[in-house]
Amino acid sequence: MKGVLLVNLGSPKSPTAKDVKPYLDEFLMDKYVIDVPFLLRALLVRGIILRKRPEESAHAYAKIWWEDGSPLIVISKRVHEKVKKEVEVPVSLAMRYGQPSIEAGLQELADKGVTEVMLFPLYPQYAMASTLTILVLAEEIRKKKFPHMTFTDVPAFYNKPDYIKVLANSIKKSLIGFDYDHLLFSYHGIPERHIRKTDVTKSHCKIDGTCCVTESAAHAFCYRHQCYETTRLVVEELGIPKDKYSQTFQSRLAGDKWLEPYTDVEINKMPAKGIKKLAVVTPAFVSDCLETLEEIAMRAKEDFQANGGGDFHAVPCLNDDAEWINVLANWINEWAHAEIPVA
Ligand SMILES: C=CC1=C(C)c2cc3[nH]c(cc4nc(cc5[nH]c(cc1n2)c(C)c5CCC(=O)O)C(CCC(=O)O)=C4C)c(C)c3C=C
Ligand SMILES: [Fe+2]
Ligand SMILES: [Fe+2]
Repeated sequence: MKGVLLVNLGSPKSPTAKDVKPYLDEFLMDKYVIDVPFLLRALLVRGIILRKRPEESAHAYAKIWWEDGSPLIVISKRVHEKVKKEVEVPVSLAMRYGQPSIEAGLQELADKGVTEVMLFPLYPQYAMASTLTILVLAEEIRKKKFPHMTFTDVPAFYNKPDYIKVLANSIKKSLIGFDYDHLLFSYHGIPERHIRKTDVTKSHCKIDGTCCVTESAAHAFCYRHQCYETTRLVVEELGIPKDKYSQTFQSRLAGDKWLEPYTDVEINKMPAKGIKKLAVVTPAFVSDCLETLEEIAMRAKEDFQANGGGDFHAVPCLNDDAEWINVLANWINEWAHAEIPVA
C-alpha cells in the first residue's frame, strides 16, 4: 500500500532558551547544515554558537509564538489535516528536527500497512541543508527499522506550473490595495560552498552572472538556479517589469561567504534609491516561520523604516491556502494512481 510522509524543518518545543538549545544543537550539528568535520562542527556549535544563540533565538521565537505553538508546526499540522481529507492514501507529518520525528511518521504509516512511501520535503528548492538531509535521515531510519518499505522522493517543485500559479496568485491577492514601489523576493541563504558541493558536474556552478542561466545538469540540484527560476517564472506570470523587483538571500550566519546579495544589506539601501513602499515575498518557505514572521515582517520592516522607507508589506507564505492544498493533493493523488513511481 502507498502512503505519504510530508516533512518540514521543525521548531523548538517552546520559545525558551532551555528548549531552543537542544533544537539548535540537533539542527546545527547536522553535517548537511554545517558541513565541516565533526570535531570542528562541535567546537563551532557547542563551543561558540550555543553559548549565546539559544537566548537570542528564544527571544525572537517568543515574539512570533502562537497560542497553540510554533507557527511553522501549527501551519504544517493544518496543511496535513486539510491534505488528508483530499487524498486517497494515508498521509503523515514529520519534522527533520524535533517533533514529530521522521521515525514516528514512518511508524504511523507502517501501522496503517503502508509499504511504498512518497517522501515529500516541503521545500520548493533543493538544498543539501533542507531536502538532502531529510532524504538521508529517512533512508538511514528505513534501513534500520522499516527494511520492507520503499521510498519515492518528490523532486524540488520550484518550477512546476501549478506551484508557480498558486504562488503568483497568492502574491497577487496579498498585494491588492498595496501599490508597492518594489517587490523583493527574499530566499533563505546558504553558504556558497553548499552550491559547489551539490554541483553534480563538479565544474558548472561558478556563482557568477551566467552559470545559473546556462543550461546544465547541475540545475537539478542547484539551489541558486532554482531560486532564480522561481522568481523568473512568478514575475513572468504576474507581468512585473524588471525594474520593479529583485532577489536576495536572508538568514546568514557569521563566518562563511553566503549567497549574495544579502536581504538586510539591500533593504537598508532601498529608501535612498527611492523605494518607499516595499513588498517582500519569501518563496523558500511554504509555511510562515521565524525567518518570515520575525526576520522579515518585524526586523526587516524596522530597518527599512529606520533608513527612510515607508510602508512595508510581508506577503504571507502559501500556508494552508486552499489552492495550494489542492495542488498538494493533486500531486499525491497522481502518484497514488501511477503504475510506476514518478520519481
Ligand atoms: C548553517 C546554518 C543554516 C543553513 C545552511 C540553513 C539552511 C536552510 N534553512 C531553511 C529553513 C529554515 N531555517 C530556519 C531557521 C534557522 N536556520 C538556521 C541556520 C541555517 N539554515 C538557524 C540557526 C535557524 C534557527 C533560528 C535562528 O537561530 O536564527 C527556519 C525557521 C524554523 C522555525 O522554527 O520557524 C526555517 C524554515 C532552509 C529552507 C535552508 C536551505 C535552503
Ligand atoms: Fe535555516
Ligand atoms: Fe548555478
